[in-house]
Formats: sequence, structure tokens, C-alpha cells
Amino acid sequence: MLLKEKLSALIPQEREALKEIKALADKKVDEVKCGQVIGGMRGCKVLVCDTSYLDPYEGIRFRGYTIPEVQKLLPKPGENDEPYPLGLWWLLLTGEIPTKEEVLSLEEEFKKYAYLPQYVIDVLRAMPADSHPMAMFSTAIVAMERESQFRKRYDEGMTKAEMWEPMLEDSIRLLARLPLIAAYIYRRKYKEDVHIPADPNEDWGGNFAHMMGVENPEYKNLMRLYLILHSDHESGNVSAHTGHLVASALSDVYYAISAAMDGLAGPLHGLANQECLKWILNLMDHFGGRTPTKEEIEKYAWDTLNSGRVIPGYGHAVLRKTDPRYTAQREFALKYLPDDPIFKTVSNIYEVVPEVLKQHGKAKNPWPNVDAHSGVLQYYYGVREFDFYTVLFGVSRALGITAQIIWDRALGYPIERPKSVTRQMFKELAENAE
Ligand SMILES: CC(=O)SCCNC(=O)CCNC(=O)[C@H](O)C(C)(C)COP(=O)(O)OP(=O)(O)OC[C@H]1O[C@@H](n2cnc3c(N)ncnc32)[C@H](O)[C@@H]1OP(=O)(O)O
Ligand SMILES: O=C([O-])CC(=O)C(=O)O
Repeated sequence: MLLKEKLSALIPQEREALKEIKALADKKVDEVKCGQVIGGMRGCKVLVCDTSYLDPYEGIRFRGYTIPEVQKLLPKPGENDEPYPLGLWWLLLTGEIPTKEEVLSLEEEFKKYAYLPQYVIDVLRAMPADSHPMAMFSTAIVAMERESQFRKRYDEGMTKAEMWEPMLEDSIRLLARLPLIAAYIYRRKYKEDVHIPADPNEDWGGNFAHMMGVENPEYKNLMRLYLILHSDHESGNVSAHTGHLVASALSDVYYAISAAMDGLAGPLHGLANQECLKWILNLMDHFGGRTPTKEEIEKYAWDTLNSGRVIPGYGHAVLRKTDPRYTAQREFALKYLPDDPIFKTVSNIYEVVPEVLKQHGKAKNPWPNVDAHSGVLQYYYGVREFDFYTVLFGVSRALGITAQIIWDRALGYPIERPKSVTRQMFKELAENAE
């Protein structure tokens, strides 16, 4: 496999490079304030992640490349505007923009494992129909743990240096199946349990759209874009950090990704995309289904804040400007659905809500994040079941987290175990500090 050859060549040199950092073990790299600990560890530099970096003002770079650069440089299927999402996985893993041949080799490798075992279908069918799609998604993933090559090799006594290899194998097998699992959940829950087989001629991203039942080529491109945009956001966000933490105990990819999905399912994280579209449609309903005026949006936003709720899709723990993932989706909308009334509402909200949040004076970042824009695009192409949206996010996020934890094992990072103290001890520490 071309990817495995590439990683086999890279890993020894990256292990050497890590030794230079380990030699600096006693150097102080950060100072932690009381408020940071009690405030969700915001800004504490306590994680190392090479797949991507999030600048508060510029947004995400995948291995140093901005979103527009990735859109321009990664190979694309045929005449399509958006790249192969598996090209991004290659980039996250290797740091290099792949050739088309390299991406196609990965597509072929994935196709070997792109089938849904009957026992996974049975597990999904055993769950009550009103189970949230994210609960179904996470359950299906953990159910497949019995197939883990990592656990098998661990039981056989593999060495620490070998661990990245079964981590890579498990990741490929899992990622290959995620669109099938997601599409199965979608069609079981919302499309009368009628399923669409994979198309062997489609790429990983296009196939996902096909199996969901949306044959529009524009939607396939949107899916490719979506799968790239939501993939990786360095390693401190809830889903990626969870994946890293769980995998640090040498739990395999199935456990790590299932747990990561459970974090993504929270309304302050990935589920905000579901919440956000709901908020927008409720806003439009409130004004008789039309595009509300800016004054009406302002009043509605204040009503939300005054009732003690957050405005979903706005704010961020790290970003301090409009999320470039929002901008990329806005550009897609301007090209393909400029006159859509919900998109117009999204645009008007963008002109109003940051000012409202500034006046409200609480949110450190009044600008929109990725979740403020993803729902309207899905809705436009007929995917209108909001509670499914986070599953789309999850399929994409698994690209980033698997890339991160394959490298965790390649570099032999230890089990994560920060120290806690009692609240009383912590108070005394803070009182006695400068
Ligand atoms: C893919 C993603 O995960 S992107 C984020 C998706 N989540 C959302 O869009 C939900 C809405 N946004 C939020 O709740 C927050 O902005 C978060 C969770 C994203 C970030 O949280 P934090 O880093 O704690 O934000 P911040 O430091 O600005 O919070 C300060 C205060 O402003 C509030 N605030 C932040 N964003 C918002 C918002 N959109 N609407 C109303 N209040 C907000 C916080 O709730 C907090 O209030 P509190 O002091 O009463 O607890
Ligand atoms: O970075 C974060 O904390 C949240 C986020 O936008 C993501 O995970 O995509």
C-alpha cells in the first residue's frame, strides 16, 4: 500500500525529531492561571498535534495549508470542483499533497473493506427507532471492535514500535465503512428502511451522497467539501481530545472513535449544527415563514439570549474571527443557491448577530463558526432531518482523529493522565500564588 510505504519512511525520521523535544523536558513552556483551570483549560498549551493548527484569527490550516489552498491543490475526481476527501486524509497523515495516483490507491484500498457486516445491521436494528442517530452511529462503531487488528496484535505481544501499523489498518477498515453505516442509519430512520448499495465507480465522498439517496452532482461536491472542512481542528476540541485520550490507554480505533463521537454529539460541539438550523427555521416560522428583516432577527436574537440560551453556530473557544469553514460554505452557497430564502436568512443573521453578541458582552468571539452554515446547505439539497447532521460531521471528523492517533502510536506518546487536586487544595494554591 502506497500510504503505508510513505509512513514507514517518515516515521523513523519523526521519531528522531521527537528526541530533540524530549531533550528539552525540563524547559518551561507555559504558565497556567487559576481561571484557565477552572475555565475549561482554555488556552493552556498542553497538547501536541501535527495534523492541523488553529490560529485564532486565521482559522485552521491542515498541515500548513489553508482551506482555499487545500481546495486548489488536492486532486479532484474528474471535472468536479471539490477534491477527494481521502486526499485530505493522505495530507493529514503524511504532510504532503498526494498525487492523483496516490489518492486512487487509497480509494482502492478502502473499497476492499466497504461492506456492512450483518451483525452491525442487527445491532442497529435492535436499537429503538427513536434513538438519536449519533447514539446509533457510536454504537455501530464500538460494535465492530471485535474486528480490531490492533487488539489482536496487542494480545499476540506486538512491540510499541509496531503499534502504528494495526492502528492504520483498523483506521482504513473503519473509515471505509463509516459512510455505509451513516447512510444505513439515515435510510433506516427516515427513508422507509429502503437502502441503496454502494456504487463501485464513486469515490468515498461521492458514494456517501449516493448511498444517502441524493444523486445530484452538486450535492456530491458539497459532500466532498463538507468531509474535508469538518475533518480536523487540531487536538484540543472535545471530539479529537477524547479520541486521543481514549487511544492513549492503548484502546483501539473503534473504542477511540466511538467515544469521540459521543463528545461530538453535544450541543456545544458538533450537535450545534442541528441546533443552528433549528434556530434559523424557528426564527423564520416565527415571522410567518418569510425571510425576516434585520430588525426582526435582532429582536429574536435578544429573546434567545434573554431566555438564558446560547445562539448556536456563534462563538468559539479558540477562534476570534469568522471561521474560514463558514466562509468556504458561504462561497459554495453564493455559487449554487444565492437566492435560497434560508441562505438569505443565514446571511442576514451574519450581519446582525455578531453586533448583538458584542453588546451582550459575554461571548469572547461574536463571529460564526462552521455550524452556522452547514445545515442550510444540507436542507437545500433535501437532507432535512436535522438530527442526522452530526453524523455527517462524525464521518468527517473520524478522518482527522484517526490521523492523529495513528501518529500518537507512531511516536509512542504515553497514556494521558493530568493531575487533579481537591477544590480546597486548589483554592489554597491560587491564594498562595502570585
Ligand atoms: C464544531 C464546533 O464545536 S464549533 C462550536 C459549536 N457550538 C456552538 O455554536 C454553540 C454556541 N456557542 C457556545 O456555546 C460557545 O461559544 C462555545 C461552546 C463554542 C465556546 O465556549 P467558550 O469558550 O466557553 O466561550 P466564551 O469564553 O466566549 O464564553 C463566555 C460566555 O459567553 C457565552 N457565550 C459564548 N458563545 C455564546 C453564544 N453563541 N450565545 C450566547 N452566549 C454565548 C458563554 O455561554 C459564556 O457564558 P457564561 O459566562 O454565562 O458561562
Ligand atoms: O475547535 C473546537 O473547539 C471546536 C471546533 O470548531 C471543531 O472541533 O471543529
